[in-house]
Parts: sequence; C-alpha cells; structure tokens
Amino acid sequence: MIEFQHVTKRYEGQFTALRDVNFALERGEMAFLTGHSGAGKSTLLKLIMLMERPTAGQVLVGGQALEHTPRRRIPYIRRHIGVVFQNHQLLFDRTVFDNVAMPLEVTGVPPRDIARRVRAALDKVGLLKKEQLNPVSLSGGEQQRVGIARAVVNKPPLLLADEPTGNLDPALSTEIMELFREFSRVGVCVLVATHDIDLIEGMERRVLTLSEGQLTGDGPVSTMEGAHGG
Ligand SMILES: Nc1ncnc2c1ncn2[C@@H]1O[C@H](COP(=O)(O)OP(=O)(O)OP(=O)(O)O)[C@@H](O)[C@H]1O
Repeated sequence: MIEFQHVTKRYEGQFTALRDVNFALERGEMAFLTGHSGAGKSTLLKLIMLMERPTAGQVLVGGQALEHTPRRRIPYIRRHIGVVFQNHQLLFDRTVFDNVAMPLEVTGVPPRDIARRVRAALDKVGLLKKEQLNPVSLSGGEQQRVGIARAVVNKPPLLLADEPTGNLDPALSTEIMELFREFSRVGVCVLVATHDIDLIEGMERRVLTLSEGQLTGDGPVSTMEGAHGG
C-alpha cells in the first residue's frame, strides 16, 4: 500500500530530513512510526500525502509512483488517504455530523448517501448519539474520535495519524489505538506516528524507528533499540 524506495528529503537550506529510507507497508497492516523530535516522522507522512516531494528516491501509494503526479491529480490521491491529527482540526461552528460530512460534501456525494455514510462512521467510533452536538461540548477523546470518523468516512484504504493521542490520557489513548486496530482488521493500512513508547509497547505491531532521518529500526517492539527518550 505504501512503499518508500531509497527516499531522501532535503529541505531548502540543505537540511536533510530523511536519508535513503526504504520500507513497504501492506494493505491491512498497522505500523507505528517513532523517533526523537526532528527525526523526520512528519516529513515522512507529508511525502505520502504529497505535501512535500522527495529530493531523491520514489514513494509509491497503492502501487502508483507519486513522482510524476500532476498537480490536478493531487486532491484525487489525497481523497484515498485518511488523516488524523493531534489537534483534531475540527470546526467548532458546526455539529459533529457536519464535521464528519465535510469530506463527502466536497466530493459531491448526494445528501442521502452522506447521511448514511456519516452515521456509519459515527457508529464505528461510538458517537452516533452525539451527532447534533457541537464538538466544543465533547471531551478530548470524543473530539479525537470525531476526527477519526471524518478521516474514515470516505473509506480510504490508507489511514495516517500524526501524534493522534498527544493530548489524551493512557486509557483514552489505548481506546483510540484499538479503533485503529479495528480499521486495519478490515483491510485499511494504518501508519501512526507517535512519541508514546508505552502505548506502542502494548500494541505488538511493527515499529519503524527514525533517527536523524535514517530508518534505524523496522520490526516488532522488542527491536526498538534507542527509541526511548525521544
Ligand atoms: N519546511 C521545512 N523546511 C526546512 N526544514 C524543515 C521543514 N520541515 C521540517 N524541517 C526539518 O526537518 C527535520 C525533520 O522534521 P520533522 O517535522 O519531519 O520531524 P518529526 O520527527 O516529525 O519531529 P516532531 O516529533 O518534533 O514533530 C527537522 O529538523 C525540521 O526542522
């Protein structure tokens, strides 16, 4: 589903954020991306979302090389990638329902289908009863679940999360991870960037570790040498 082939990213000013990174993630696979602050986690996610372009190497999503993607195709590719952020990025002047409906509205899905799909997504994250509330009145964990419902309402084959549990306590964080795990069980490829080593250790999933832009670890939790303290 995602493949990095010898990917290097050098920002202007010659700062090398990623160096010769190689890995592949399959459909339905769930993996964590970890590393110290500045290790290159967000850069790696941005390359997948086409928010940045590699300086060298290839990024493939769904078997397609992104290298020559024309600008006009970028929104189409992004539609197939669900993204969850730490700070939810919800709109507080709209209801929960409307927040989740947004990705469908911009792609012109008929209103009847929107209602059905929004409710299916809210049901998955356990928030069906709160659809008419404003996100302001929800807890942090609930707001994050609204963000997840919005990320998956398009049924994307790929879900990326950047520090999705940054503001949540351990119990809520585990709940959010369980949700991601359920999506991976139904075939969604899930990549979660996080500093939260304790959380990762409980999940028994593949862990990609970045250190100063290099992929220094790729394996189960036990091989995460040097990942602590980042
Ligand atoms: N647009 C940019 N221009 C120049 N340098 C950048 C840019 N974006 C990121 N960098 C640099 O690239 C390096 C990697 O940054 P990145 O945000 O990918 O790290 P990260 O692992 O996500 O860090 P954190 O965990 O703190 O979010 C950092 O040193 C950062 O300063």
